[in-house]
Amino acid sequence: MRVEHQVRAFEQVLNNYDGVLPLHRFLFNYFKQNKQMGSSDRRWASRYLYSYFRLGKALSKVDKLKRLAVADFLCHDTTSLVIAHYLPDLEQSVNLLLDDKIALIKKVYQSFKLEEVFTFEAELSEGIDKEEFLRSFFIQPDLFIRVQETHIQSIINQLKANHIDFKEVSPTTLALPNGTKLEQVISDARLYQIQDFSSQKTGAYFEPNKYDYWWDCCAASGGKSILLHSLEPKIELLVSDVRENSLNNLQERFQLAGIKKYHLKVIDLLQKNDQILHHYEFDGVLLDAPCSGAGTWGRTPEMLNFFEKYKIENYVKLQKAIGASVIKYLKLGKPLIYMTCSVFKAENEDVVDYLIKNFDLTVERMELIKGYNNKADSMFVARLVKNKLTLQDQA
Ligand SMILES: C[S@@+](CC[C@H](N)C(=O)[O-])C[C@H]1O[C@@H](n2cnc3c(N)ncnc32)[C@H](O)[C@@H]1O
Repeated sequence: MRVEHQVRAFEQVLNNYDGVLPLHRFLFNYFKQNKQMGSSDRRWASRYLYSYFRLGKALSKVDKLKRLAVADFLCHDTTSLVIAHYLPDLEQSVNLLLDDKIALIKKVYQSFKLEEVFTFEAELSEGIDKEEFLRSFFIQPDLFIRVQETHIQSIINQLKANHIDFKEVSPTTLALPNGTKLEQVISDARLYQIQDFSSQKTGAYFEPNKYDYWWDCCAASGGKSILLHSLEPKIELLVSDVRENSLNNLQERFQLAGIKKYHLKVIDLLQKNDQILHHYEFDGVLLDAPCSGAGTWGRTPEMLNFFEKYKIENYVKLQKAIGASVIKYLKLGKPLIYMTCSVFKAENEDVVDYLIKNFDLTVERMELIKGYNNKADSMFVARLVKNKLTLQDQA
């Protein structure tokens, strides 16, 4: 195949992409409508598009195809026609370590700045190693599965039998190469849950008790509820979301996970919901808030190019309003678990600060769970407890 052919396909797809749909959904639709692209064309166009977006705003004044070659060189340890054509002197170095490759690129392009890959550095939550975080954009995150300890050996045996690479990253978590087709390898879909490693770690903040009644108020397809249930199967659950179709997906996943004791409602937390919820009092609320998703941009690098800073403030307004509307349904002394998959302080620590200043809540603990050293997403989690009445309050 000639480089011109690959480049034409890349440019065609790039010119048609406006950032509205996530890139993987756009590519799926695009390839369906452009059946003349064979499997090799599709594979190369996907690789180039993802590489290209991983460069973020770095080298923005350089010619598009030269940028593509730099990006593809940094993202992969195998060469490509684009690397061979536009960076011939570096082709032999494609399998060096990332730091060495960055140093080589800096020699060719003195204007290359890692800080320009992700241009929102000033917005980051505390404790993030900026250099490590920026470098992580050139590395594709892994696919993680959560498995009960009793089933892990059987899963490992099936992976080995199918020659699938995997890593045991905790007694209940396996990391696999992204794109692994698990449904073709593991015979029983009930034995595992696909869930990012950092997302799994938020479970350490839930601490449910037997016979508790919890509310997952932004449940989507139920990832956090299923995690909660795995920690304490003897709980009752209310699951709700503003999007009805995401709850359909949840019902299927609950069935596979064997979760039967739950109630499901479509609730918009920006509306008054007293009519629906007036008699509810929960032992815990999971608030996995709508957010920028900046902790997951390693999986959606197109966001490095299409996200705009003003959008953070829109999410913050939503997060504060949703937080404010759920607290009254929490029992005294019980936790609100506030979570985001954002790395922005405004959506994390600042929202927690707002909630404790305006409502009777105390922060028990909070953490930015850093995924960049584990080829995982980054998440924020805080356990906020509704204060009990003091004797003075009661008098
Ligand atoms: C980060 S996702 C939740 C992910 C889910 N908890 C999981 O573990 O898979 C945030 C969810 O908040 C929901 N949401 C956004 N605005 C809302 C609103 N006004 N009321 C209720 N839910 C809302 C979205 O539909 C989305 O499903």
